[in-house]
Amino acid sequence: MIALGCDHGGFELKEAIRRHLEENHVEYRDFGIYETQSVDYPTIGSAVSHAVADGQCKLGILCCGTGIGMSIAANKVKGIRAACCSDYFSAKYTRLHNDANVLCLGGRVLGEGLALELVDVFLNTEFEGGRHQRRIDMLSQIERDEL
Ligand SMILES: O=C(CO)[C@H](O)[C@H](O)[C@H](O)COP(=O)(O)O
Repeated sequence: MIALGCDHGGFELKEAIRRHLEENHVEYRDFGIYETQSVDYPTIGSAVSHAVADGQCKLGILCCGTGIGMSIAANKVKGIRAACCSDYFSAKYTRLHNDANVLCLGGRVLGEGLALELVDVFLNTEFEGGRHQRRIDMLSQIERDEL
């Protein structure tokens, strides 16, 4: 299950991603927003991130104007490793190396075609583990104020 969410700056892109997931028979939960009214991105960023951190959803996708506000909000939630990506290589390697569990995209930055490529590679790439697991464990240590 993929958790999806956006603010008004990412609404059109979130809708394109939602349609794309549907066409590809990928299960998702849409945390909104559902129309173009202006909203504050931390509300939706928190809802999607908690759904991922709690294990209700395996991965999350958040869209705002730049993707940055959402990534800052998401990374405040314990257990979340959110990556704001604008290129294919980063979207792939943030899964391989960082085990990122939330992808943040900028609706005012990316064209739809590229954004959907980033979504596909993010959702279809597995964490490599190995030396990278040690670094993920260190990120958890930071969350516990142990590093
Ligand atoms: O948080 C952001 C910037 O990193 C998002 O892009 C927001 O969507 C943006 O700040 C919203 O701006 P607006 O002027 O209120 O539309």
